[in-house]
Amino acid sequence: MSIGTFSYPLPVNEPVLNYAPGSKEREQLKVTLATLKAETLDIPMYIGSEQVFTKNKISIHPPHERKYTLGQFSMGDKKHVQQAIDAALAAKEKWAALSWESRAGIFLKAADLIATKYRFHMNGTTMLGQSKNAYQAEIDSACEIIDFLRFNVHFLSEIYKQQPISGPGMHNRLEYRPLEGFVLAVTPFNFTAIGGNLPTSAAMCGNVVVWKPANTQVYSAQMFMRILKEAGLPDGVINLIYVNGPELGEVCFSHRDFAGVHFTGSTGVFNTMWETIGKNIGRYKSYPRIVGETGGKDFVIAHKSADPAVVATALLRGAFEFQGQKCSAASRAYIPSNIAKEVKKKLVEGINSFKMGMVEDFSNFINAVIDERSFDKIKNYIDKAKKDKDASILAGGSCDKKNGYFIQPTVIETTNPQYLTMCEEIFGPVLTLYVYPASAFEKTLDLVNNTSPYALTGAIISTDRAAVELATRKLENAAGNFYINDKPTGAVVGQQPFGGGRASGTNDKAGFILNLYRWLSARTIKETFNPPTDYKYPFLAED
Ligand SMILES: NC(=O)c1ccc[n+]([C@@H]2O[C@H](COP(=O)([O-])OP(=O)(O)OC[C@H]3O[C@@H](n4cnc5c(N)ncnc54)[C@H](O)[C@@H]3O)[C@@H](O)[C@H]2O)c1
Ligand SMILES: N[C@@H](CCC=O)C(=O)O
Repeated sequence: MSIGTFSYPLPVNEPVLNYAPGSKEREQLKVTLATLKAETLDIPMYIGSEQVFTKNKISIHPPHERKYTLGQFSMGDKKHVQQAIDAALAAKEKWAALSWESRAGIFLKAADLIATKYRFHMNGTTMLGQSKNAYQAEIDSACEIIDFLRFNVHFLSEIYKQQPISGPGMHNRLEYRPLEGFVLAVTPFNFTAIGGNLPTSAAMCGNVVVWKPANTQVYSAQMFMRILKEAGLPDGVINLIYVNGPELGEVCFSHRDFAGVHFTGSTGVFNTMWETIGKNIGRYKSYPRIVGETGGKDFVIAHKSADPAVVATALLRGAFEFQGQKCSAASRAYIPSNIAKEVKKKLVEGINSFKMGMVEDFSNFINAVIDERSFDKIKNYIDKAKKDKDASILAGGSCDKKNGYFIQPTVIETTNPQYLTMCEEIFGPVLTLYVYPASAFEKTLDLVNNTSPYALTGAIISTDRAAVELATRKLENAAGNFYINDKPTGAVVGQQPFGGGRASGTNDKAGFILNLYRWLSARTIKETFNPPTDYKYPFLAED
């Protein structure tokens, strides 16, 4: 029981360490990488108070060093999904009854543990398991996850403060209950922070959670889970399991206590989930909350007034950081004819200067893509572009999976604005560029708006204020995150709430106050102090 109203002020974003040569953090991270590589982990699922091992072991290899083994994890099946749901429901009552300050304290402590004791372990497991360079790991598995935890505590405390007014003789209040049942969190491979945020944002609101990360993110996910336990998260509040998607769906989406899904991943998987939930709608106790942030085909459009150096830099960073495996990555560029030659030259120079290789070598800007399936898919798009008449390779184009899944950052130039790689999400280091007549800016904005089903991120690069305004207006629904004179990636918690519409998701803005409302179910309570004792209104009295 609380005996005070406690305050959780707006935090400041966790400072990003730069890992420059000679810095203390660079040295500490290198030591941690070596330590992690020296041990071979046997990773369990975390169900209730149990660490569950199975005979079905999956080995973990760094995507950039296929032959190396970091450890193995125990793959579960439908039985483990059911056990995780049972453990969650068993923990529910106590967790929901725990005071807000105690719940908040657990997540704030986890944030502090990551900022200090475990920063290099979070970054190291992300670098080795997902092939991120030190800087990309730092902004994800340290800073963004810390920010998610601290900002969500602040946002939730702001929600709890929102109360209705009370007329004379009564008091009205609003309780923000957790959902009735359990929440399922299904998370993608590409951001350790998303893996951390999806289960904790729901749990913070008093919910209990079954969390299934992508198999290719288990190495960093288990690190985060261990930190949550050390921070004092009670058993059963978040249950971490590794099972295949359809088996997970079969058990969770037919369960009467299924209360909601917090998903980030591809549009196809989300559509399948939505369809299954729709078919089963009569089975549930309540209407489930369905929250999903999904794919993107993110654009950069330059205006004829743009500085070619600004355009090329936005593309080099926006399209190729973390091998283009960000839902926000620039993957289609519309360049006006007057600056096209200069932009292309700078793009080619930039790509030729990129170093690609292992994450342990800090001079590598580019590392490997996540796995063989992804490598093959991306390579197919590049191979096709090499053959197609309306496409050509402007830069990059080579792929090699002998030692690791390396795809050279590639720019495809097309004369067809509806070319395949202008429309479909590739999720790799491939940018497609289309040169438009500099005089046809407004018409090209329509093209940008209508070319892909997605609406996640996009950018306008221009020094002409009227052009910026026109693009902002005409592309109003083409992106949930719209950038002016910047790359379309790198949203920061608390600064650029993130998410998109159309086929890119429900746009519930992860890491922002809007998202937290989805994990709460309000109850209005009215108390009358002097209840009436006669049903008759005064006007019924005779004159
Ligand atoms: N919009 C965003 O905020 C955002 C952020 C990150 C990634 N993404 C998107 O995620 C995708 C890349 O990540 P990914 O390859 O891990 O995505 P994915 O859709 O393949 O997998 C996401 C999660 O869903 C699980 N899954 C797969 N099939 C399932 C099924 N039938 N039922 C239940 N779960 C299932 C996976 O195991 C994984 O845990 C891209 O499309 C990217 O745009 C979007
Ligand atoms: N929020 C991240 C993208 C997350 C998806 O992969 C960004 O803004 O770049």
